[in-house]
Amino acid sequence: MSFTLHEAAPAKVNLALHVTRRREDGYHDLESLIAFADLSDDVSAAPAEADTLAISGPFAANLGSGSGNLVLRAIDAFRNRWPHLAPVGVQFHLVKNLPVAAGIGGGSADAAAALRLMAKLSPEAIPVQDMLGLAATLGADVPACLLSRPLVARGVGEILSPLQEFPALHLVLVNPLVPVATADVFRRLRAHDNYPLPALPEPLTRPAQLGLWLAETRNDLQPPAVKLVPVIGEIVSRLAETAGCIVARMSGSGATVFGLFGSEGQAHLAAQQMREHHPEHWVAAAPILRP
Ligand SMILES: C[C@](O)(CO)[C@H](O)COP(=O)(O)OP(=O)(O)OC[C@H]1O[C@@H](n2ccc(N)nc2=O)[C@H](O)[C@@H]1O
Ligand SMILES: Nc1ncnc2c1ncn2[C@@H]1O[C@H](COP(=O)(O)OP(=O)(O)OP(=O)(O)O)[C@@H](O)[C@H]1O
Repeated sequence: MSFTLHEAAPAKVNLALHVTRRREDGYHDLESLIAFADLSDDVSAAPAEADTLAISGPFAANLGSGSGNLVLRAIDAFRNRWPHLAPVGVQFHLVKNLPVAAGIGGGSADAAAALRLMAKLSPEAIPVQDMLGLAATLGADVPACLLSRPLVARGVGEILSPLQEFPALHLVLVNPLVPVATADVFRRLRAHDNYPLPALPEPLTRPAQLGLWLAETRNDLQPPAVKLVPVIGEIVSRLAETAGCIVARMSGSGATVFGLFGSEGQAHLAAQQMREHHPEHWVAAAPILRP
């Protein structure tokens, strides 16, 4: 009997990102409030005789389906860790809806979705902590993407504090379709020892609470990314001027910029305005996934 399992791989948004330390190994310690948008790649899996990956969707052409693809790397990692729990082969299909190298962790989300699918195909339950440990070996954002809920990430992204509550909010995402390599942005970072995130209000239930908190925070990677790709700064300014925008800021290492809104109507109107001003950019609106 053949069957296909599906997992959404939602876009990751760094609502705030402070770089607090440059480590001996060249990586940087971060503190980041991360949320996920109800906007995702789709990863599906069916048992097969061998592992294969097919890719379709709007950004399929920007990505190879060879062994470098994070979906296949995730499957390999799972097989190495739990050889007796993995099926003989799995036929994967990735629908690539999210832009690549865009600061919204599409590749990390795909890897996390592939791990969740492998766990679903396993005959035994796998403890979440073990899955998180394996996820961390695949990339800094993969553990957060495994949970795909609002959380604070520390270290390089492996220390996670999920939030129990989160206000109902909407995101507008704008990407100028200029891929940005994370390493290039970190290389241009001037200050490596910025102050940590302020404490989050508890419980965090109202949009206004989050708005006040966000005003005290930044994305430390935004200034170096703007130097690299100046249009990022223009998008932030334009989005910040749209009606109801609580904050406009770059996500991750860019180039995607997010705007945060209290209502779906405001978010859709802002997205429409951004599309009119920048028809060449990728623009999307979606609610934040809540705990
Ligand atoms: C910026 C974030 O998107 C925030 O969520 C992530 O920390 C990036 O994670 P990622 O895409 O998995 O990053 P990687 O592909 O592992 O890193 C690429 C390069 O960026 C630099 N890098 C990355 C993450 C980090 N915490 N410190 C770094 O200095 C390193 O030079 C690394 O070689
Ligand atoms: N399934 C995948 N989807 C996207 N990128 C992938 C995938 N597999 C491998 N990659 C590679 O990973 C790199 C980063 O892609 P991704 O879209 O995750 O970047 P990002 O959004 O900037 O991530 P982050 O926010 O974690 O820095 C790209 O250079 C891409 O070629």
